[in-house]
This record gives sequence, structure tokens and C-alpha cells, in this order.
Amino acid sequence: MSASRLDIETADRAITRRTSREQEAKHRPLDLGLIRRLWTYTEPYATLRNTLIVVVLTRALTLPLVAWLLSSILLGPVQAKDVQGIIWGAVEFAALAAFTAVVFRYRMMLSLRLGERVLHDLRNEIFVHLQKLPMRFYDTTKLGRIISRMTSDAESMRQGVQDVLFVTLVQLGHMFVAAAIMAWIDLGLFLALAVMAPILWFVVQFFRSRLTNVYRQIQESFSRVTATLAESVSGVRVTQSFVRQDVNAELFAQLVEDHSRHHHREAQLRGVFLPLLELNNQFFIALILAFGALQILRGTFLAPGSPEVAYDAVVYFFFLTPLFFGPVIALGRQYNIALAAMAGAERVFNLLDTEPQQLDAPNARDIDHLSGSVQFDDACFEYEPGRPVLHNINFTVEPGQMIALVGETGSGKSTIIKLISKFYLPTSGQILLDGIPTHDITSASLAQHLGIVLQNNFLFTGTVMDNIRVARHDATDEQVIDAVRRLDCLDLLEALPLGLRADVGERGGNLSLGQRQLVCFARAMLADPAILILDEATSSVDTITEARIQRSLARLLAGRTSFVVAHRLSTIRHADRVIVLRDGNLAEAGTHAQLLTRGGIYAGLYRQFVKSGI
Ligand SMILES: Nc1ncnc2c1ncn2[C@@H]1O[C@H](COP(=O)(O)OP(=O)(O)OP(=O)(O)O)[C@@H](O)[C@H]1O
Repeated sequence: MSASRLDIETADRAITRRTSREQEAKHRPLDLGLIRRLWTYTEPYATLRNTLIVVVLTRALTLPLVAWLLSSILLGPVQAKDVQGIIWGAVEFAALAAFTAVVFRYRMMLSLRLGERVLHDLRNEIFVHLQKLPMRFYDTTKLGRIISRMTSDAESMRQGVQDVLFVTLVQLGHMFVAAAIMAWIDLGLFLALAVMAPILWFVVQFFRSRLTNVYRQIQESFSRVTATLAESVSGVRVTQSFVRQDVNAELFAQLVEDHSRHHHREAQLRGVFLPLLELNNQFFIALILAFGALQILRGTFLAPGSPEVAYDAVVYFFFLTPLFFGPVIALGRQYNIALAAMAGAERVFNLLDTEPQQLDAPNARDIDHLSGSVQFDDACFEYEPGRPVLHNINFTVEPGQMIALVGETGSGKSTIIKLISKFYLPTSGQILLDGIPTHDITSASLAQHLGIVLQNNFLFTGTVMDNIRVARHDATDEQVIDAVRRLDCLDLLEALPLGLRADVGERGGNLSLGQRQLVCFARAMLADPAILILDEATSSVDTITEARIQRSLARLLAGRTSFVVAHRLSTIRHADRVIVLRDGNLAEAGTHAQLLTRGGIYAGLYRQFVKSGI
């Protein structure tokens, strides 16, 4: 097997595995509890919903009436060549048809409106809820899943609300009214036809379930195509530098081939299913004619005098059978939509039932002021029960001190800053700020005194000014500019084409790495927190920019307690204390000079720093 072939198969298998792992159930059996809960979302719009029910019931009656009227006109005035009767019949027919159209318009309009309102409320509720969820939830839930709750799941719930019940009512109405008229006209003929309904249901469901499978495969294979395309485009430099263009092209061609194979399968299935559906109509007409002919013969030879009754029945049945069998097909579709709505509703309700953040003690208090002393008192932590990642951490930091957190990857540096930020509470022991356990301080008031600058420098869509103002929504332009000036980097941001009004682009894509860091520093400066937490960026910028960034950083840190997950020697050297972590234990603590003389873990790390020239 050639190396490239191996690559393709490995990559394809990886994508397939990933996709199937990420698959969530598309359908779920009908569940009364879920239906009831979904129904409550229509309560705020009870008038709209109840009007819709009336409109739907009216529509359920009108279509069979149209069919019945048409048959009556044909059998009455048309057969009798009664011109006046025909004209009256035409007027009545036109009036009923117009009324049907108006009812249809309102049925569509009202149900779309109801669906949209429910979807709107649902999305807002999900969004508000998401913001309250604990960090633990985000650590364990994939972004794609959260997005699906808002998009495909919420969308299938909307369909459930706006279509399933109302379309089902209309269709069942058609079925029952048509059935009642046909049974009244000729019970025998009706029963003979009605036994076909279950057969039709199973044939339709047979094809529909196969088609649903194929649609899912089409969707999956298409997401493999788009994921590979996105990966290839974003990694085009790697592709070119490793001369992998041919390998990637072959992999892509295979994925496209796979995708079109599913499309072919769809074409094959639809190619049988659609003609069958059409044939089904002709089949029923043939059946009616055959039964009608039988009745007429019977009338002629066995019960003379009644053939016209059979003829009338054939005409009525001709117009009414589509209204009886049409719903069998439509109801199958609604049933599938209902199952999808159940699956979506279950996931969305599970999300909404996830407990919001409960990190504050019941008697937690707001703090107005924080001087910035921090104490870890025998703090332990585990993300997953039974897997401790921090063991009995003890240290005290005086207000205004700068602490550098150092340690190998996975040693627990980020976990320490998550505990100070109160994203999590310690599993045992406590973290005290100005002598108060974080548990007893309300998260909202703590946020006012804490500033966090993370490594990935997250920027939102908008201008530089908007992004700095994230820290304080009510800050004036002058206050924003003043914060940037205090960092001594106004010239660097004003050098942008529109200065502080420059658009940062998607995720800050229009700004350089250095500019993004400065925007995040300015954000923290504007908030002016007592405690600042900084996960220092590892990405390198040029030496001159680096010097300016370090200068701004020094200004940002001045006069406040700070914890820096330090990746640069220059930052560590400036720290009042270096805390060295190893495997979740506090291994060493002291100044850079003290730790170097001790010749322990830090001295080893220092040698690595010097060797890598950071
Ligand atoms: N959300 C999480 N769920 C489970 N375990 C986690 C989670 N986050 C981190 N860990 C584990 O906790 C330990 C400490 O991780 P932490 O992120 O604090 O290390 P770190 O020193 O900041 O590493 P790095 O320098 O690579 O960022 C690691 O063993 C890590 O695998």
C-alpha cells in the first residue's frame, strides 16, 4: 500500500470516527412529558395558538367540502344540463375555494408566527442559561454541541410546535370528513378502499426511513467534505511546506466521491418512491372504477334500477379518495418531524435543566473594596472526582505583590488561577481574598475587583474601542483613551488605519498579535482591578514590539496584586515571588535569585529558559 493511500485511509477513518462519535440521536419516541413541556412554550401566546386551532379545524372541514360540492355540481346541474344550476354551482364553488384559500393563508401565517415566537423565546432562554452555567460545563461540553442546541435542536422544536399538531389536525380532519362522506355514500366501497391505508402507510414509511438514512449520510459526508476543505485552507502553508498537495487532493477527491455515492443512492430511492406515490393515485382510481363497474353490473343484473347510485358513488369517491389517502402520506412525514422534535426537545431541556453556577454560599456578601491580599489555605482541587490535580497548596500574597507561576505543562498553573478567579471552588481547603473565603464573596462583586488577561487574547467583533470597553460598558471615550495612554501604548493603537475606531475583524484577525495583547491590557487597565491575573502569551512578537509590550505590562501590573503564568524570563525576573509547581504540588517558592541559588527545580527550568532564549 502506498504511503499516500495509507494517509488517506487513516485520515478518512479518523474523520468517520470523529463524525460518528459526535453523532446524536436524530429521533426519539413520542413522550408525553416532553410534549407537555413543549406545549408550555405556547402559553404566552395562548390567543394566537387558540385562534390557530379554530382556523385549523375550519381548514380540516373545507377541503372535503370543496370535493363534495364539486361532485354534487357534476352529478346535479351538469348531468341535468341545468345552466342556471351550473352557474350557481360555479359561484358557490368559487366562494368556497376563495374561503379555503383565505383559511389556508391564515393557517400558514399564524402557525409560522407561533413557531417563530416559540423559537425566539427558546433561543433567548438557552442563551441566558448558558451564561450562568459553571465552568465545569464548558470544560466538558463541546462547542459544536452547544451550537446544535441553539440551531438544529431548537429548529426541530419549532417545527414540532408550528407544524406537527396543526398539520396533523388538518390531515386527520380531511381523513375523517372524507371517510364519513364516503362511508355514508357507499360503505362497502369505502371499506374495500380503507384496508389499503395501512399498506400505503407501511410502503411510505419503508421508503421514508431509507431516504432519511440516506439524507443523514449525505449530510455527514458533506460535513466531512467541508471540514476537510476548511482544514486544508487554514493549513495550506503546512500543506505546501510539506508538499502534501497531491495527498490532500486525493483524500478530498475520495470524500467528494463518497458524498456523490450517497446522492446516487438518494436518486435511486426517490426514483422508485416518487413514481410509486404517483402510481398509488392511479391505482386507487383504477380500484374505484373496478368497484364501480362491479356495482353497476350488480345493479344492472342483480338489483335492477340502481346503477346511477353506483355511478354517483364513483364520482364522489373519485374526488374524495385523495383526501383520505393523501393524509396517510402527510401524517407519516409529520410523525418523523415529531420524532425529531422529541430528540431536539430532550437535549434542549437537558441543557436547560443543567444546574446554573452555584459557587456562592447562601450568605455570600458583596465586597466594595479589595486591597489584594490572597491566601491559599491547604487548597486541594480535582476536576473529576478521585483525580486530584492540586494537593494542599499553601501560600500568602501581600497586596501589590507580583507572583510568577512557573512549572511544566500540566503542573497546575492554570488551575491555580481558575481558583483565584473563582471559576471553581477548591475541593477542600480555601482561598481567601482579604481574609474572606471566595465561597463567601458573591461572584458578581468579585468580578469587579478581578482582571483576567488570557493567553488567547479573545476579541469580539467590533472596534478597538468597543473591545476595550468590554471591561466597563459605561466608560467614556476619554476614559478608554486615558487607559491606553496610562499603558503608554496610545501611539501603537492610533497607528491603526482608523486608530481606536479600527475594526478588529473576526476574533481580532485585523490586528497583529502584539496589538491584540495591548487591547487586552487596555481592557484590564480600564477595569482597574485590585487583583490581576495574566496568562502570558507564548506567541512571539518582534523584539521592538516585545519591549513595548513589556513596558505596558509593567504599567498594568504596577500597584496591584498580580499572578502571571509566566512564559518569559524577563517577567519572572521582575516577580516579587516565583511559585514553582510540580504535579499539582507547590514545589518551591522564592525570588528568582533565591531559587537559582537553591539549585532545585526552578534552576533546572531556568536553564531550559536560557537555552530556548525566551
Ligand atoms: N477541564 C479539565 N478537566 C479535567 N482535567 C483537567 C482539566 N483542565 C486541566 N486538567 C488537568 O489538570 C492538571 C493541571 O492542568 P493545568 O491546566 O492547571 O496545568 P498547567 O500547568 O496550566 O498546564 P499548561 O502549562 O500546559 O497550561 C492536568 O493534569 C490537566 O490534565
